[in-house]
Amino acid sequence: MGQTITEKIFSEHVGKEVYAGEIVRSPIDMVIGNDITTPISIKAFEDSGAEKLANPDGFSIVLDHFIPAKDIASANQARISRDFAKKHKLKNFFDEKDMGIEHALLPEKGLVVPGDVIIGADSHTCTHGALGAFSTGMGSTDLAFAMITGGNWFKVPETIKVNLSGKPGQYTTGKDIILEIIRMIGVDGALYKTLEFTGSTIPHLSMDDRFSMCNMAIEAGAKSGIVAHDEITAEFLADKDLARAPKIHQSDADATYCMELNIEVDKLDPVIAYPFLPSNGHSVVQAVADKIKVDQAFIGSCTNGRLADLKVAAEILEGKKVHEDVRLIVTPGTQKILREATKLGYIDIIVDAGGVVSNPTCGACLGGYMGILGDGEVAISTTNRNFVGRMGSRSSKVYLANSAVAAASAITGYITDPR
Ligand SMILES: CC(C)[C@H](C(=O)O)[C@@H](O)C(=O)O
Ligand code: SF4
Repeated sequence: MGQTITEKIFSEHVGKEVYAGEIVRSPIDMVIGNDITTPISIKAFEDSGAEKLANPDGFSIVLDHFIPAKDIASANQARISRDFAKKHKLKNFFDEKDMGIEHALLPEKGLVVPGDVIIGADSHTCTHGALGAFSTGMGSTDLAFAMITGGNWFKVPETIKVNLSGKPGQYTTGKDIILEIIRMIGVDGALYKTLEFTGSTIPHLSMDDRFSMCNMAIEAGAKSGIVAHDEITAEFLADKDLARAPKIHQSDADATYCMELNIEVDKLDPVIAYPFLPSNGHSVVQAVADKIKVDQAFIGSCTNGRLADLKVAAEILEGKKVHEDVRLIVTPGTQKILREATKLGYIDIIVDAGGVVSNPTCGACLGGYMGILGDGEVAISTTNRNFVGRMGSRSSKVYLANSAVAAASAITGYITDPR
């Protein structure tokens, strides 16, 4: 019987053929915690009486949400992870010296590899599926279980096949594709399912596009998102010192899917998700007609804080100025992205235009710090959630978009079509 990539990954991990719906106990290749969720996992780990991690090199802690510390509470919270990392001599502990948002940082470090089973105590752990891995978010105590045993239980998810056809137009990105999918099926349209992205569009999508798509699978309720390994994946991995040898799987032609979605990407305009749900998508053409004034433009997060995002922002901002009524905040996903963007001149262009560039952090994305919205303020943001109060005041509003839309809107002061 044909299998999906996800079924193949689990079959390989558990040593027998398994299919959607089966409950399996699988070993895990990488367990990921962050500054907010790891302290709870550490407490559960210690309360259990465990002394050693089952697989120390398969455990990463990334301090990213409130780093450098935004207040006393976050400073104290970070210390719990620092002390644990020191005590257990963790190799994969990422603090201020080598910082980045976990879902941008780990792929860059070669710590997540095609064919892996990955869990993280962060809902956007699904991002890593872009590398042809099974990757999903879990709770902190589930993480503790994996820290202690090296594995966890899973129900092998059914798969929704997303057929993407055609070459994307200029400024239509992975972000627009996933916003369109969520618009079509809703925020619970893929509950407990895998979204497998396939079709003639895939060879036109960079790894940065694929990470954005898989990142927001959770916003449709999906367990995971996945793109099969191809030449673009291989090229991304080529300069990395990989933690494991990649295992490359493709779905069989006769694999079983629970649903198929078809999107003609060549006809897709950039999509804007209006407040207060990622499923509230409208074409940018509609948004322009609606004359939506913005107070802040934010480019960053695990969805769109990668080099391609800073590049397109710099291209659009070059020789221009951010509108006098708008604040532009740009947060690179990792120090490496910041360094490359500096070398390529993107940071100078953004600062010359009047933008602020921050250190890598989750920061503004979750209304943490550095870019919190005040009462009634409106943001155009490249992040993944626009719930009530997500980026600050409960009366503020967040419109989700790609980085080209955010940069163009920063210049005009209204949601703008970069084309
Ligand atoms: C802090 C963390 C638990 C949370 C998540 O899981 O998604 C955060 O990253 C977010 O985006 O809201
Ligand atoms: S960047 Fe935003 S969405 Fe991503 S992990 Fe951080 S807070 Fe969550």
